[in-house]
Amino acid sequence: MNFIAKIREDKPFIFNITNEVASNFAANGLIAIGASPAMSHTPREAQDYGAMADAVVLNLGTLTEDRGEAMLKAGKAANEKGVPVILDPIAVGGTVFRTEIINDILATVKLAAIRANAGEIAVLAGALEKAKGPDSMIEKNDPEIAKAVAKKYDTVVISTGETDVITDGMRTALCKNGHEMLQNITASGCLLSSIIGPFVSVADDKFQAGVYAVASYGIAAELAMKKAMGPGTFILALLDELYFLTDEKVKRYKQIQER
Ligand SMILES: Nc1ncnc2c1ncn2[C@@H]1O[C@H](COP(=O)(O)OP(=O)(O)OP(=O)(O)O)[C@@H](O)[C@H]1O
Ligand SMILES: Cc1ncsc1CCO
Ligand SMILES: [Mg+2]
Repeated sequence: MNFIAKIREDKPFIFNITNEVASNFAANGLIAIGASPAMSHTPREAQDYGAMADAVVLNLGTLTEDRGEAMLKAGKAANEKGVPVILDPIAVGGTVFRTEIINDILATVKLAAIRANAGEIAVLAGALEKAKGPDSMIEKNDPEIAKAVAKKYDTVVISTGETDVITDGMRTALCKNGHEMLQNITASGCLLSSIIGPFVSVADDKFQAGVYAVASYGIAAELAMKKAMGPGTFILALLDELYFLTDEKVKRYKQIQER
């Protein structure tokens, strides 16, 4: 399927409850890929937005009582309307508050996908005790751990690192696209989580949508680094390359290994 063309045609409405670090970057990235973003974190409109969106992204960075409440409301409203929900469980295990909210979401909201770094996925699997902050605490991105989380929550898991793992528990793909400069800017994972929104909104097969989203994002980063000089120019170039991305480029440059 030509996901990029389909996103640009449909212009899916992506509702994000995300953190204040990522908010502007994620909104710009969503526009660049062809989606229509809204960011809000008040519980009073979470239900309305959750019900009307084409996809909902719940990101646990800069968590507050309000954001936590809004995420549960938006997630439940989205579930009632069949709107796909993506979770980015930033720093799960790191503090009691965020771990409790994440567990509430996992227990009450059906997720289309979980996108997190390999350390956070290991915490969800029970294989690692805690993530300290937003940065990954482990080097190895183990597909078996991601598969266990996918089965546990009956969802697609996208576990990022040098090689990304995408799995629905049955099918697994490894993606080698991307660039290490993504580690030198903040919220590169948050932007990916938001960008998964439009991909899962236009396809029934959430696994294939996840694979395509991850490859697309990694390719945009690779192309951006052909022009950027460092982290500052990379941020701008990444937005440019998301804007100029095509299905032809994704098919030409993708480094996906399905197994
Ligand atoms: N060592 C690496 N080399 C190349 N790309 C990487 C590397 N580590 C992560 N990435 C890429 O960086 C992006 C963000 O993944 P990462 O695992 O850093 O998420 P994250 O820790 O949640 O990010 P953040 O919390 O800063 O938003 C992904 O596209 C991933 O493929
Ligand atoms: C730095 C930071 N702190 C809370 S959220 C966030 C963005 C990357 O996860
Ligand atoms: Mg993260």
